[in-house]
Amino acid sequence: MTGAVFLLFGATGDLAKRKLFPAIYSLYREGKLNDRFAVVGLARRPRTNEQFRQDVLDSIQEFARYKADDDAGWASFAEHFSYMSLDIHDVNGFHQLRALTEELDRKFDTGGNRLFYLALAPELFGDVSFNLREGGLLDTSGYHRLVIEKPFGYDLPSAEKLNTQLRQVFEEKDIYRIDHYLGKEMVQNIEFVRFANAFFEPIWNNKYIANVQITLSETVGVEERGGYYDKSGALRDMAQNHMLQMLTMMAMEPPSRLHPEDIRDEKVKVLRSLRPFASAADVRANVVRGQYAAGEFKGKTLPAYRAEPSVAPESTTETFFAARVYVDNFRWAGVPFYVRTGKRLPVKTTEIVVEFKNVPDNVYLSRKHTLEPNLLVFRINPLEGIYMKMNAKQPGSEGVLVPVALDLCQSSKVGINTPEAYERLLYDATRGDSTYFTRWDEVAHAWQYVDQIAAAWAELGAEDLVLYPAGSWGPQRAQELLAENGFRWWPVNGQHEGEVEWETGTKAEAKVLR
Ligand SMILES: NC(=O)C1=CN([C@@H]2O[C@H](COP(=O)(O)OP(=O)(O)OC[C@H]3O[C@@H](n4cnc5c(N)ncnc54)[C@H](OP(=O)(O)O)[C@@H]3O)[C@@H](O)[C@H]2O)C=CC1
Ligand SMILES: O=C1O[C@H](COP(=O)(O)O)[C@@H](O)[C@H](O)[C@H]1O
Repeated sequence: MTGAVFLLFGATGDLAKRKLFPAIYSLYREGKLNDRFAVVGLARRPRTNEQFRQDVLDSIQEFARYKADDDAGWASFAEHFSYMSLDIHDVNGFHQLRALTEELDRKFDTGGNRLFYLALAPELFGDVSFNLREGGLLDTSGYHRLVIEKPFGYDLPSAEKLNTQLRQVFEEKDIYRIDHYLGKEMVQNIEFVRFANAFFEPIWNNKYIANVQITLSETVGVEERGGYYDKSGALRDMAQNHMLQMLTMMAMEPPSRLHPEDIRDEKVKVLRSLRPFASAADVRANVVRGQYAAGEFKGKTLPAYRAEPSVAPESTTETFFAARVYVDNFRWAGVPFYVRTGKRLPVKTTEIVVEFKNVPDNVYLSRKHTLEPNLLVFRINPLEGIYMKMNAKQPGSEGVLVPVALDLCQSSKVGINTPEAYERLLYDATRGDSTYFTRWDEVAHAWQYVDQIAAAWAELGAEDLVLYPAGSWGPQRAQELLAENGFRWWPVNGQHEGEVEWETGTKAEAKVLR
């Protein structure tokens, strides 16, 4: 890695504490960050360097994969961290920041490279960018990269406005828009599994695939983020970004080169092929929105969304979103992609299920048996791995056909050393690899799609908003979306039952699960 000074705006905030400090430490421990780096923590509240280093240590001990258990090792890492109190509206402060950065540049030989990480409310992104330029922070010969957090706007017009502000200071190639799902191991693995296996690519189309199901379910409610979430809702918080990104990874054409721009070009083509909604009635027929009411889960009473802190008592914000989405291109014509996400659902999981079409039903086996469809499942979170469900003869029996599972559970192999999404993304940003960051046209097309739904909801009022008990799988209508096409949601989070599991390992053996 070439050296760099990381200027971390929002260094006293939640994201820095839970994700960014641990990620920097893991990269350091794994040798992906050499000694040519410095981190400047920036926020308004006063902290001395010592207090800041203690904050970093506390965060690492609580959240990082590696613990700081060696005093000498810790001291040499901590020496790279400084803190400066700065209000992003104070341009004079940026002049002081320039002086501090130049000093660190010399001390740690970082070659004038600067990575500006904005762990701040998005309303501040534009002002920070202008002040970085005014303060002379961009007047070096090294690279100047801007890493920004979601949400990137509230709708297409606000995203365009924000983008225009950023582009007055930074070139598109230097803007790294984070979608932390793109940093997840198994999301990155989608293209490897698809494009490196001869037996998948030929059948990855509407001739063989019946439907694709993407689930991002959470057990948590809105916690202390009610103020933000009530203005956002599941559509803007999860669907516009994480969900559509995963859909593009599943649906994109193989890029001609493994170059970031080629991959992102292919993803944009998918977003451009999403079938638009014809009317509010069309949205109503294909989209489900729900909000959690009070409920009980595992013996615990859970409050209604409207009773959560900072949420309006009459709020109509959706905490559940499901949709039937079509990608109108040659490969995917007629194949529904079902997506769902929600808070206060029964399990925390992210999974993508590909359901294949059955063999013709007039052949011997399917006439004699009820065939379960083949499934390919990408387990993204919390289990990581690939799961395949197929049909085979039950060992030893007399011609009994049973569904069997091939479970390649990566989390049990890699264990706690799976690099966190933020580690990968931060590492990529230092290397100048933007593959797993979202380019502006991806963001714009995603907003365009989502804005149609938001507009229809505004037109419909709250008439299609369904309350669901906290701890349930959301509105019944989300089941009907699939039933209308003769499908059902497959169980997620390793809850496939009644199958024979073929364990992987040196000796493959079959066992009946129940
Ligand atoms: N937390 C998370 O898990 C996730 C967060 N994000 C995004 O990351 C960003 C940060 O989130 P999060 O850390 O949770 O937010 P917090 O509210 O916890 O932190 C905000 C930070 O901004 C600083 N800040 C606020 N105003 C100013 C100002 N005028 N000048 C300088 N610093 C300022 C605060 O410090 P001080 O008050 O001392 O100035 C604080 O360090 C947001 O865009 C959020 O949407 C995205 C995904 C997940
Ligand atoms: O971006 C967000 O993601 C989290 C879920 O992330 P995960 O990695 O834990 O699956 C979600 O809770 C939050 O509302 C949203 O802003």
